Amino acid sequence: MDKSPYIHRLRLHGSLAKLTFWSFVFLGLILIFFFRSPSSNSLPSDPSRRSLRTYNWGGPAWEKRVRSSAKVRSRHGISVLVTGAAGFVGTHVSAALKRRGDGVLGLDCFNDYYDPSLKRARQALLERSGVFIVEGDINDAPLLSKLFEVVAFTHVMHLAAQAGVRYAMENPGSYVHSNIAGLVNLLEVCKNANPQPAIVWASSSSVYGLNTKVPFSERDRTDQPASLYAATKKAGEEIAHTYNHIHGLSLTGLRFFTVYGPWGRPDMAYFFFTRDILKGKTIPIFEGANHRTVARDFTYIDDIVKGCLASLDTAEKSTGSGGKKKGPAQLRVFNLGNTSPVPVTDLVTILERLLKVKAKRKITKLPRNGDVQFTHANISLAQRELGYKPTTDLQTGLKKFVRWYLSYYSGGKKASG
Ligand SMILES: O=C(O)[C@H]1O[C@H](OP(=O)(O)OP(=O)(O)OC[C@H]2O[C@@H](n3ccc(=O)[nH]c3=O)[C@H](O)[C@@H]2O)[C@H](O)[C@@H](O)[C@@H]1O
Repeated sequence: MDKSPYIHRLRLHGSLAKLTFWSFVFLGLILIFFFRSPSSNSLPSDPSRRSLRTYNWGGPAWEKRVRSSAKVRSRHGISVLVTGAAGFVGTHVSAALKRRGDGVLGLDCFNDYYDPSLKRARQALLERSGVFIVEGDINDAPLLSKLFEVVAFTHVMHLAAQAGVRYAMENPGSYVHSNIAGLVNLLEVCKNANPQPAIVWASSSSVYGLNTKVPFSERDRTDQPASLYAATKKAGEEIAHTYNHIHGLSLTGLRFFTVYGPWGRPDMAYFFFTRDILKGKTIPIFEGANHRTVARDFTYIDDIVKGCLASLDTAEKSTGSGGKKKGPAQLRVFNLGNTSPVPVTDLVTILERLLKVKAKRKITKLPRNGDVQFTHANISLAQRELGYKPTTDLQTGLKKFVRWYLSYYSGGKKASG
């Protein structure tokens, strides 16, 4: 902080009153700087890092909210940092953890990949159940370190990511930023934390890429991704292996299969099909070469939440301390799917029935923009190790989604796009 302005004034006027005034201003600025942004001193000089600091965090009141949100309220509860807490899966997982008495602190950057007002509505929902979402980027090392300084998280549920398969054609950098750089930054902070947390994180069914053997098993090859999104998730799995091997971090990757449900993502087909059918807009339905069906193993959010909680509950402790590995640590990957793929045309038929509106369908050749023709999960490993057993079929799940959609958007909110 430059002192020269008031020294200059002192010389000019020699006024004791002015000196006192400016001294107070100066002291006040120091206090604000110190309490509102405790990490500022440790900021690296790298300008790209600085550009992350557009969020307001820090200070005693902020720390109090962080502690209170992360406070464990049940006997055998865990304290979890949930990244991407204002996201679709993040919101549901955070709420479920809080309901059973675990400590939950959210972290989210509220970017505008899709309508941020939906993220704000999810945030409001979580706030009502006592979950505080810190606004910040997973690439912000000082912020993450501060969170671990304030709370000794036992677990991290890492769901913050750049999602969506097709958007990678438009903005490849955002996938590298969140899914690779952000993941590494988070793992670095977890590695240095004492005690180290166990980490459960979102991989994707898209890592199976162009595989033709079905159903997809965790033992199958994952070296032919069809999109940059898939490639960054696959990279995440290899990065997880490294941190487990070198630093003893306990890591569980979950390969989610096309998750859908209330509070879902507007960039996903079931969501924008609903919006466009209601608007009377034509919807493009993809088909493979030679009119082959495009299908997905659509998985309902409540089943996914159960899989996430079971993964947290069965995660073993990380073994490192002081950044050093002290013994072998757990490294797992699970498919979380529904095991019954449904053609996209059937998805549309179900939506038509639920919405009581006939869709304007346009059958379109599957564009070469990252989509794969089908997905189908073998879930026997998750069944054995996590007790994972999906119970919601697409018809039932979409009914719940449509009910939510109609009530959410009839409340004065509009589906954008
Ligand atoms: O399972 C996963 O790992 C992935 O699931 C979804 O990706 P995707 O299955 O492609 O989901 P949607 O984008 O909702 O597409 C669903 C189906 O609708 C089809 N579709 C999509 C868009 C469109 O205009 N028309 C159309 O027929 C797609 O080809 C696909 O078969 C998510 O968007 C990813 O973030 C996630 O990682």
